[in-house]
Amino acid sequence: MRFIEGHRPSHDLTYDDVFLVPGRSAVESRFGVDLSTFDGTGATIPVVVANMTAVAGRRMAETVARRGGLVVLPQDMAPDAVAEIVGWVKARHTVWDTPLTLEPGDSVADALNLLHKRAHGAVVVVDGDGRPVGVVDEGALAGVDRFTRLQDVLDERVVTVTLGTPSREVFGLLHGGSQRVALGVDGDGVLRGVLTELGALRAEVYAPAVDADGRLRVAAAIGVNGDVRAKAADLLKAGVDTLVVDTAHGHQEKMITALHAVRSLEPGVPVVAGNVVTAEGVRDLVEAGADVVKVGVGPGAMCTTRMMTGVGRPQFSAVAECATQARALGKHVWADGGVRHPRDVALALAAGASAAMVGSWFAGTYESPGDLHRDEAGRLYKESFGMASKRAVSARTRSDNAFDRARKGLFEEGISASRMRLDPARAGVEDLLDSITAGVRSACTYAGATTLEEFHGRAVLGVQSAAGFAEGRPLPAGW
Ligand SMILES: NC(=O)C1=CN([C@@H]2O[C@H](COP(=O)(O)OP(=O)(O)OC[C@H]3O[C@@H](n4cnc5c(N)ncnc54)[C@H](OP(=O)(O)O)[C@@H]3O)[C@@H](O)[C@H]2O)C=CC1
Ligand SMILES: Nc1nc2c(ncn2[C@@H]2O[C@H](COP(=O)(O)O)[C@@H](O)[C@H]2O)c(=O)[nH]1
Ligand SMILES: [K+]
Repeated sequence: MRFIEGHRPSHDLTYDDVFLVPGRSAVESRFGVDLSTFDGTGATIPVVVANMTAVAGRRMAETVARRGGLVVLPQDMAPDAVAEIVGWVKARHTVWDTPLTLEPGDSVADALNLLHKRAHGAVVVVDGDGRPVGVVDEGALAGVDRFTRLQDVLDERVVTVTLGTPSREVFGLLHGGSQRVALGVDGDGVLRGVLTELGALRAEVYAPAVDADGRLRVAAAIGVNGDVRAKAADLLKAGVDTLVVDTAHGHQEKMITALHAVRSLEPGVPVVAGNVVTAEGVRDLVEAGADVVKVGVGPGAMCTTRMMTGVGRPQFSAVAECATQARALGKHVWADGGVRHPRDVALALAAGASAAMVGSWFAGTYESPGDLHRDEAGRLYKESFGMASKRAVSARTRSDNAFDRARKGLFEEGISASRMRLDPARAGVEDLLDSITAGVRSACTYAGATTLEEFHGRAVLGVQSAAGFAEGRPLPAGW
């Protein structure tokens, strides 16, 4: 990465401060770009979902891994819950989405409660043996009494195929037809998965992030308090594919001790640690055993650290400096926090990160763990909250005595309740992944790069004013 002539910045920059300059390119198609990461995590797209309770759960983990990204389960989950989720994710099909199922005697209300759990938008009605008898979607349920049984409203004209059917063929079966999903069944006719037309297309465009046994990958986080070695051992036993050691101030002795404890287990999976924003921080964490260093103090959407403390660093410069140091040591960085547009991911990669970590943006999707709400105007939203907010700290310290809890509660560095709206045009996390990967693929071709390493090598940046940034925004309503 380099800056264009005359643009060497005299102060630290954030994503909005910079732009990418197009360069001569021999890349003929955006599909000629390989988005695989190079940091040992096995992700085939450079997107990691942040270890936030409002963002990362089992449905998020399954859905994002199927598209090649990695989800980090939060440190506040009980170890047995993590183990259960890891096992569950690894038992998911790598092409077919997990169906929502009910039985013919269940009610329309039951189906309405389930529908928004997954973006595919269909509930499959199955018999007692798990064989499909019909499908209901939102359209079929609209205006129907909530106590009506599903057997009276289901659509029996299902598209049923065997699980081995090529995705392209499934796409063809659904295209132009009236059915929302194809049902994938095993040799006994038992329902194993569903695929929409868009899902079938995505299955051809993305490659799932899979472990050596071909199962979906999933990561999990631990903090720096308590018996770090035992906690890490539990996660490794549960089968996590990447271990993240996470605390607000990653450049502290406690983190270094924690990393030594994790290393002593010879984990055999990449170890990620953070957060830091300086080259010295990277050096110390790499020396203590980190393979990937998480970069970002204060850019997060739920984060009040900079307002509370004045501490932090504009994220683009933090990532650029830390990535340069990590690369010199043969290691990597994840750019954590502050991603609001696909361009931010492209800029983090140009700065040298191997992946960008996204939290709050993904809280506003069907796949995040929170309940779906409607605001006064009828728009769908979910609640998000920071991991250093009163809400998260009070949950984390549940088992402490009242005095210690109250004492911890004084240090609030995050928002407890924020509304993340579901964009009606992009309400599923895969819709957001589509737009991020489209943006990054395109950015690579503007730079003449076919891999993320080439992109970092060839990227040319400039510094812009606030007016420069504003000029780049679309104006949907004219001026
Ligand atoms: N990237 C970012 O900008 C930030 C991220 N977060 C996220 O919030 C979550 C909770 O993290 P965290 O608050 O570290 O909680 P943890 O439960 O991990 O505890 C952090 C430990 O470090 C000690 N500590 C020392 N200095 C600090 C400091 N300046 N800030 C916080 N702890 C400090 C704390 O002791 P004691 O409580 O006695 O002081 C505590 O023992 C993590 O997921 C983290 O990533 C939080 C803030 C900033
Ligand atoms: N200072 C705080 N930082 C937080 C908190 N909760 C999460 N985070 C950090 O934000 C990123 C995600 O950023 P986003 O812009 O995509 O939401 C996450 O990975 C943490 O590093 C918090 O309460 N305080
Ligand atoms: K912030």
